[in-house]
Amino acid sequence: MAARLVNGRLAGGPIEAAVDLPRIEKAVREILIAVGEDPDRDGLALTPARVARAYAELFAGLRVDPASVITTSFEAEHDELILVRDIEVISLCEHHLLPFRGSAHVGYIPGGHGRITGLSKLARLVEVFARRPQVQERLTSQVADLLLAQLEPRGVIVVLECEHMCMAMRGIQKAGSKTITSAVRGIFNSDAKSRSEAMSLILGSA
Ligand SMILES: Nc1nc2c(ncn2[C@@H]2O[C@H](COP(=O)(O)OP(=O)(O)OP(=O)(O)O)[C@@H](O)[C@H]2O)c(=O)[nH]1
Ligand SMILES: [Zn+2]
Repeated sequence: MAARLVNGRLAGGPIEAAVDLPRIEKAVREILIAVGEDPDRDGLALTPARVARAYAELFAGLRVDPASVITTSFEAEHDELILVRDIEVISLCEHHLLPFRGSAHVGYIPGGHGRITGLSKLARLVEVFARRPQVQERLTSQVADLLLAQLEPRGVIVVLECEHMCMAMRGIQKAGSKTITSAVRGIFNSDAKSRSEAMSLILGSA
């Protein structure tokens, strides 16, 4: 059975195989020493092990085959837009391993011979790709491309709006800025009217 994500944890595959826990523990201990902390003091003694378990959850998506997410699909009796808006997304940027978080909006128009899938599968797909070291652009297009390949829809549109902690907590230190990325495929590329209708629904202006 392929590994699946259940509440952020790997199921159907051994959790200890998700990441190399002892190696992360060792590395975190080294980081604590390098920043001038005492890794053996009371509050920190269990921290390397905690961080290792946290990384097992945060990167569990690396061990999941995204193609296994869409387990149910049905014959399409609907040939217009299906959109799930405001899917919570939290990922880690691959440059600083700091979180970025916000919303994903995932829509598609089923194809002539295409299939539709359960609505929750769209959110599960976002989750699998988010639980990897990411850049927002790649996360956005991975969701779009997987849906395109699996459901053969007439079009796919994915929009992410996220705030990046690496821009808020450090570096330029601009909290509150939002990065918006989109990936449009099929009819949404060729037909400006379909695209702008979907965009207005996504941005809440329709
Ligand atoms: N395109 C893109 N950039 C990202 C994402 N997450 C973080 N970044 C950016 O990645 C860049 C890495 O830039 P570098 O110059 O290599 O690293 P840095 O010196 O830490 O950069 P500063 O953040 O500007 O201090 C930064 O500009 C981040 O804002 C993302 O999802 N997509
Ligand atoms: Zn970053």
